[in-house]
Amino acid sequence: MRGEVVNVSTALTLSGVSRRYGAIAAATSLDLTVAPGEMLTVIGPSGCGKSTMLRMIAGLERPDSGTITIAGDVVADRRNFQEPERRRVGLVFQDHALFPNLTVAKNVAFGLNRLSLPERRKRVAEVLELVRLDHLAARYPHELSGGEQQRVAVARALAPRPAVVLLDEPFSSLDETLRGRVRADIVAVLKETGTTSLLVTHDQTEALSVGDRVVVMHDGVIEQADTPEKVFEQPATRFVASFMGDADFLPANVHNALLTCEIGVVSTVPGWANCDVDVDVVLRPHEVALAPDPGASARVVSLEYRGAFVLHYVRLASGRTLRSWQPHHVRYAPGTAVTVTVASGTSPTLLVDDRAVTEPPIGIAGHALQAPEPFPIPTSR
Ligand SMILES: Nc1ncnc2c1ncn2[C@@H]1O[C@H](COP(=O)(O)OP(=O)(O)OP(=O)(O)O)[C@@H](O)[C@H]1O
Repeated sequence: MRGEVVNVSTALTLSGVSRRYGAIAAATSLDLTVAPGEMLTVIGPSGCGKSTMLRMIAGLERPDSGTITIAGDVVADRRNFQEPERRRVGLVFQDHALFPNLTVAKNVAFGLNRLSLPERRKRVAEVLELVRLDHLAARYPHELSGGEQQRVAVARALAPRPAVVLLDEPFSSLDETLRGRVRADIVAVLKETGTTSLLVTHDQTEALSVGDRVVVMHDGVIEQADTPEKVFEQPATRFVASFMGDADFLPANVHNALLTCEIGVVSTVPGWANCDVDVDVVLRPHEVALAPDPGASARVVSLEYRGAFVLHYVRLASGRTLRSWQPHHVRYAPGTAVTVTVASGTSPTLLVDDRAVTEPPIGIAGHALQAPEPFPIPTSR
């Protein structure tokens, strides 16, 4: 079914939105712009402020400062605060939160009081068809599976044609087998209807595979809001690098565009000619190659079998540890001496302090070398 897209240039905007609970800064100066039809996944450690952000968008919490705009309406700022029922926001929670004493159809009809009875019936039928539950309209929630209950919750959220749907860990109460299927069904419905949505998850794979963009939060701050590829391949901070996938960090140096660290030359860094800068290099296990070599100083210390690959922990001469993925049939026994290199084609993230840098940070760490003069300068005598 089409025609549900909200026709405004941004569906949701947060601008400098903050919220404290006493001494706890649950959300600090959040800035986020969500385009109509975009699906954002929101991820971060427990207590980082994900739910607080969702609750402020829904109107269940009031920001201390900042502005929230939904489909062109300012719903919260210094002067205004629109109540949740007046905001065009649909909510889906982990526990479905269906009314146990109402049928599926009545649960879905719940937010449609303003429609006439025939309009309400039509809309309920439409959204139930959308989530492929039209045949279960007369059932009660306890007569449904967990996945079906969650699809009802999504139908109920979509029924009033919200500008934004907020889903707070909607799949975490489902078992592993069901989870993938329900997630695929629900994501398909949200995409098909062009619904703008924010989906909170604890699952990195879910965040990367489902989101058009991924919002990574830490300590009440948005550390990065970017495409899944950028968040994984070009993390903006040390935290994002280590939270989204496995990452190890080695002290390194860029000298005249050559990145070197304890394991040798890692790569060239175009644009970093004429520099001598100390950085940390981020290395992911799939980028680290191993080759047994009795003369090498690095040693395999342990292995973890992960099914498709075997994670090798390697101690370098300095005592630092790197991790390396090896194919499932490769196992270098603990104690094996190995040469460690970086897989060709890798362009690793470089950090100065805790932030990624793409240009030489002159004046922060290290220094720019004197550039050779391109032409001899004529001297007058
Ligand atoms: N009503 C409240 N009163 C006091 N502190 C609160 C309240 N709600 C949240 N907090 C605190 O604010 C911080 C952010 O909480 P929030 O629930 O937003 O985190 P979260 O990222 O959603 O966590 P989780 O993944 O565990 O659900 C936490 O330190 C939490 O203890």
